[in-house]
Amino acid sequence: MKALITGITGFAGSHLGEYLLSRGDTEVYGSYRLRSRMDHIEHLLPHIRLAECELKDPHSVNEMIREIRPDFIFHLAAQSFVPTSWNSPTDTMTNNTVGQINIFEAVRKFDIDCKIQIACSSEEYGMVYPEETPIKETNPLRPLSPYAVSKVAQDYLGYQYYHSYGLKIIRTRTFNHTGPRRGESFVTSNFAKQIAQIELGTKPSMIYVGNLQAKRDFTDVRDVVKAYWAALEKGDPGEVYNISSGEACTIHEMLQTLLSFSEVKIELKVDPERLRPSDVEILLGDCTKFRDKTGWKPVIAFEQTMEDLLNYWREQLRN
Ligand SMILES: C[C@H]1O[C@H](OP(=O)(O)OP(=O)(O)OC[C@H]2O[C@@H](n3cnc4c(=O)[nH]c(N)nc43)[C@H](O)[C@@H]2O)[C@@H](O)[C@@H](O)C1=O
Repeated sequence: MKALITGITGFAGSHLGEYLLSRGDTEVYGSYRLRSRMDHIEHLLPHIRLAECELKDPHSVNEMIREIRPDFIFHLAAQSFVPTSWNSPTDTMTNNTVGQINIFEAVRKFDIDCKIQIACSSEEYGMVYPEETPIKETNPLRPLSPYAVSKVAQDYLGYQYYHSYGLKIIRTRTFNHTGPRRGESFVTSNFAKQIAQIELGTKPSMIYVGNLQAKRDFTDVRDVVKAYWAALEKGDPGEVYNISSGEACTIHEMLQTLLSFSEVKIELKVDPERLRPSDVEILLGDCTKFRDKTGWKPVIAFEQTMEDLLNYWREQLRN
């Protein structure tokens, strides 16, 4: 079986590559863009095959799909940082939707019989009322950022290509996920890096923060990539599934958890640049539908994830 991961050089992509290799039942292919950094996948390079591909270019995507003829596609590549989407809404929209359309069209053009997982997001739910939590897949989508709108578009394109052409697309709406290798702009990694810098003495004992009242449902990335596999193995094409832990904490509580693994004393400073024009107040997911279908459930405790993330940054900064 051949599995193609778009965005294999990224956070979730690198963990998924590792997981698929550990299973031993798939040949792993990954797409990357010219100038992508390879540090997350250096250890995988001897075992995977890479295809340089600009997903926005239909010709480039056609060539890749025609040559690989994958059995499974995990479409993870995206502009995934919400604040960037406020500054570059056009780029976010184009990257996230055009790339996916090009993949779908290539699969149609070369008549590839494959299953496709697309990485949709809890951000699509956007403005959620307290009585709507934990959020089910049937909740209305009320996106609050250009990123969220781009994910709604990806989600509905998946729905539409399934119904129009029978493409075997499974949509996963993943809630926040983190762990080692998380990009440093995202809140968990950003705070963990700041703590590790303070420990090293390379930064004053001040942590810069944004909105600490927001609530998020965090799952370890190493559990999330197993869910992506389960989605293609056992999920129903055309369906959409939430992937979440079912528990939420405030960003402030998340920071306290990170700090519980450190001796440093810190002060907090709100950096106005970190506040968003509109922030999603609460994302707490109900993943009963996915659990019932696949048997998946997260096994890594939140505290473990936070400790591993902090240790990741300690190691990065030592090297
Ligand atoms: C599911 C969804 O998950 C992620 O989107 P996100 O929730 O925006 O992730 P984040 O880590 O940037 O922010 C989480 C929360 O934390 C607040 N916050 C406070 N202080 C800082 C801060 O200093 N930095 C950041 N980045 N956020 C901060 C911020 O305002 C927000 O309320 C992406 O993977 C996305 O691709 C995705 O699909």
